[in-house]
Amino acid sequence: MALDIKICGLKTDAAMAAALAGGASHVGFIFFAKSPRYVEPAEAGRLRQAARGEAMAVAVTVDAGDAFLDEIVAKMQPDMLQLHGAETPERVAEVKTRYGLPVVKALPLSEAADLERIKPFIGISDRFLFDAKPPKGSELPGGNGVAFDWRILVGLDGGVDYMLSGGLNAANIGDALRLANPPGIDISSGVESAPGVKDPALIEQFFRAVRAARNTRAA
Ligand SMILES: O=C(O)c1ccccc1N[C@@H]1O[C@H](COP(=O)(O)O)[C@@H](O)[C@H]1O
Repeated sequence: MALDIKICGLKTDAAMAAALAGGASHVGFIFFAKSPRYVEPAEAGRLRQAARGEAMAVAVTVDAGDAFLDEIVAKMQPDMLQLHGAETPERVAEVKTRYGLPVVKALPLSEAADLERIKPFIGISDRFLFDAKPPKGSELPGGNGVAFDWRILVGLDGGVDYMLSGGLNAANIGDALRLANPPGIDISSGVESAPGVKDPALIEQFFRAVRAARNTRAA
């Protein structure tokens, strides 16, 4: 089974080059002002050019209004929108219709009961992104480098398309793939040397760890 891999929170040409060299299927840009990964829409539009024809460029927003989404879509020209706030199913549907782009709804999970939160979005969100709940005191809804218990995904309906995220890194990705067998994975702070500072060497190391884990499983 193919595995989608998203490197999120890109801000530099070097990080973009490392993501594409590793074989990223998706590259993400953060449009949340409080994040150390925030990038201006026009700069994301410049950076994403390198990904054209190679990887889907994803705009990550948090409860963004139409005016900001209009600006992002015009200046960055994303292939996909990730809604990482408290957007309702109605808002997700509205955003999909307004821009005609596929939408990924991010949902925070910590226990099996949280999987119920998926249901209202079925048939509306094109894909899901499952992340850990933010730690107390964090101002960020994502990008906290915190993992959840991946075992809760074992019983998930196979028809639910999702990316696993939250606290992934080269050291734990093997376990995550083995336990949850997700269709896609999404990483941000696990390939950084400091908050918001992507390290091309860590990105390369992450792809190596993914390949090693997949080769082990196939053997
Ligand atoms: O990364 C951020 O700063 C961010 C801000 C606001 C919303 C989402 C954000 N990031 C998303 O969270 C996942 C998981 O991050 P991590 O690997 O645990 O650091 C990241 O890939 C983004 O999709």
